[in-house]
Amino acid sequence: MELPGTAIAAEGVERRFGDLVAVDRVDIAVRAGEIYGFLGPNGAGKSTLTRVLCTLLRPTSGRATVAGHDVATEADQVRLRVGVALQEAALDDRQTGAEMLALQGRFYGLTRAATRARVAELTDLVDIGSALGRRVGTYSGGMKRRLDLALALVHDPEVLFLDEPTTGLDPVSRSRIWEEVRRLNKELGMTVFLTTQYLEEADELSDRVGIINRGRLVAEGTPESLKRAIGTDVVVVRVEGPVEDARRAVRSLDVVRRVDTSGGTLTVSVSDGPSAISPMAVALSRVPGVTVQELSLRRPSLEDVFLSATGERMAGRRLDAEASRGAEGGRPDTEAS
Ligand SMILES: Nc1ncnc2c1ncn2[C@@H]1O[C@H](COP(=O)(O)OP(=O)(O)OP(=O)(O)O)[C@@H](O)[C@H]1O
Repeated sequence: MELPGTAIAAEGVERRFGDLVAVDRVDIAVRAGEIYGFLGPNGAGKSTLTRVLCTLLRPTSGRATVAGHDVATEADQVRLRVGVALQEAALDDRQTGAEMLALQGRFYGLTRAATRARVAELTDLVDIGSALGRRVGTYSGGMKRRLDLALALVHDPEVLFLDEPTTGLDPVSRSRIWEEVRRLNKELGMTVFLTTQYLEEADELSDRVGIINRGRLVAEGTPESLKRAIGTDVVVVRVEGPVEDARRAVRSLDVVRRVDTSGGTLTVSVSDGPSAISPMAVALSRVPGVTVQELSLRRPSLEDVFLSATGERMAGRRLDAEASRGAEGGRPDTEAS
């Protein structure tokens, strides 16, 4: 049951599309004032759960309350209290940012004066100031996201839903959005429910993370506690040859807590990395046909948490990889602002 101070409570929420179970009996409780990162690969069910919580989709079964109201039976009450910035922002390229904000204010029943005052506040909160008088069609990808964020905030919501707010943005625009989200949370105490495919984003922003895979919540906790549960250190070994034999050899060592394999890569959880490396190298050198291509030590990441919870990798959604490839979509902010 919902506890006082709970901003979002999902109990056994399921959403099907025909035979496909997009969200499979998910339980989540988000405290007021918390940033909850909802992390998962493509098609895991993040957007679907977000839409259920924002009243845009009805759950097939289960129950959810947001800001104290039931999403199915009190949808109007929920809508007044939530701000929503979805992946496909419904922005009109022919209007100016200021016009869109004014329209949104009227939509929520604010007077002209109240809307003006609110827009002035928002331009402090969300960095869109100088672009407001220009048509949205001239905005960069990052500016559009920030305008969409401002639109979601016009009615001063208690809970903000952000669905993949930085997907496709360049690193500079991404870190600006991160700053905005932190500021909204810290200065206004706003609860934020944020979906992301980026491990670093979830790690960076969230007080707690829920990891979803194929509709099911597979892990939940603070980023630190999730990583700690994996082991103190992670040794990544890339091998050529019979991977299963390599895995067995590594697994037999006392220092090793867990081994996950993906292709020719072994991800090995150990309690003490530096002292595990040389026994591991020796053990692998004795396995016929196995050659070690690379052996490195690192701290556990949410990727390791995902791998350990699902047996699969998150399939390459890493910001550093995207940055080096050049992020797709949206012109750099500097061109437009
Ligand atoms: N309206 C719909 N009709 C049928 N299937 C749908 C619909 N919306 C989503 N799905 C399916 O439900 C599953 C979950 O999709 P969802 O969009 O929630 O995933 P996601 O985690 O948000 O993925 P992404 O990161 O790609 O946005 C997918 O298999 C998707 O194809």
